[in-house]
Amino acid sequence: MKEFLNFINGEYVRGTSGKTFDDINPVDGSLIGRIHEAGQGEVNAAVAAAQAALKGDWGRLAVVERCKLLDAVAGEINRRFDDFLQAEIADTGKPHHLASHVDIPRGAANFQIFIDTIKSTATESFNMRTPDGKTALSYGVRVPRGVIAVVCPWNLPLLLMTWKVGPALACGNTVVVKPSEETPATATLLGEVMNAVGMPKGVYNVVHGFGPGSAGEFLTRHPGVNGITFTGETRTGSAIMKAAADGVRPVSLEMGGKNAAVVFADCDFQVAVDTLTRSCFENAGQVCLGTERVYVERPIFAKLVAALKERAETMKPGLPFDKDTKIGPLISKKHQAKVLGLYQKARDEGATIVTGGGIPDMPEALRGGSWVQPTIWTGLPETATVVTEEIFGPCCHISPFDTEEEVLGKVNANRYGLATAVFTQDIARANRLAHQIEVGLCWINAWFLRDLRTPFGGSKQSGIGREGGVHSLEFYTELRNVMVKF
Ligand SMILES: O=C(O)C(=O)/C=C/C=C/O
Repeated sequence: MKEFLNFINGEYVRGTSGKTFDDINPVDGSLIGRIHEAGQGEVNAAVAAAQAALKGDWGRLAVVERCKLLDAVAGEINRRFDDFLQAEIADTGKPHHLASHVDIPRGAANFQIFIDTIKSTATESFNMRTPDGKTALSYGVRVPRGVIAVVCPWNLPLLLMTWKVGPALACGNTVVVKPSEETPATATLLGEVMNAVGMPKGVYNVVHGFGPGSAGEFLTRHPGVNGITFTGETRTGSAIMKAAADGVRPVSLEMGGKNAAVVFADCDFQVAVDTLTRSCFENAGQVCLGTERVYVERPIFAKLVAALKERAETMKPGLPFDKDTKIGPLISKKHQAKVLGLYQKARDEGATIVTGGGIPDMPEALRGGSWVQPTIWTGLPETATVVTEEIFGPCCHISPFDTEEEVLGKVNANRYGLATAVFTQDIARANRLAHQIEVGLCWINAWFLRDLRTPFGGSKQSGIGREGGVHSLEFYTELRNVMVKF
């Protein structure tokens, strides 16, 4: 039986409460191991260790020394690639090709990009004449914010955790990570990497548990935490903002979405179908950037529905390491029930079910998994539940549009504003739309193509702040202005 312990001050520790909870494999519902729940005491110890590290060796390291350590972390993740791969796939059930091409490589890349950024980003300086006819020089100094609470989700566990830990450490902070209760494995394993490369104790800490009344709340409310970065549901993000208000701590929130795709008749049809197949169904639809609303210019509406139906029906569910597997399960029985409930809601509200809508027929050994069918609906009004609410499953509603103004109004009429994908070969039109769609990220003839130097984050109820490249420095450092009088 595997055990997932908390990682505090360089050591793996159980919770004093002795409470544990199950880590379940979503492919077949089997028990992977027990997760040791951190109580208030463990969270206090983790924050204290992080504070001590700031004042200790870590806090005294020059940037170039910090970056050498982080480069060693990236190297060790790559050296233990298969260990991270096995751990991530066991926790999530995601297909091997996805974990091996996206999740784990980004685990290392998320350190590399911020090593490059922190070493190459200058701060500003100004020279001024002073009233006495002399001069003064002002210059900016970036200092670490301190102890950063990292609350990360279950859909891309290693990727989204290191997307925050990478810049946090590159900027000289220390972290306490609260992984999702669904996916403890890779955050726990990263502790071994930190020790292996000689990272000072207390720089990287992991506490396991849930949200309210558990480690998540204890951590985000802890007065020793100087900033909170969160990826996950908007409702949880709002609760974290409330917790951060006590003690006036900044937050960086990347949250839910109800992302649209806009497909014009002049698009490269194959590019649109290939890309939409990924944006609607990749990771079983469990990607915050994923497409759940597809608007298609009327002349190609029927053709696109048919093409996406065909692609959805080729997405074979199965074992993660089976090379024919094209789609995995949802993360848990609880999430499966939520998604199936919304599938039923679509039926109740009169959707035309183009494909899917239920549970795939799985081999006996996998019947205990959290499987749902890739699903496509048409025929619903914009006010329908599955057209307005985030589902976070392998599904989308497709509807026709006739004018640019009409589709722009529909795309923007949603409380979320994370990502959009626009397919057209009229680049003037694509840019015109991209400037009017109220989201943080607009892909044109692409999706989830990532340049890690760019600003990443959501508008409206999809988030606050931007992380990526130099933009992460705004959250993970404080800029101090120094003026020298000559
Ligand atoms: O690609 C990234 O850096 C990122 O943050 C992806 C987020 C996906 C959320 O589901």
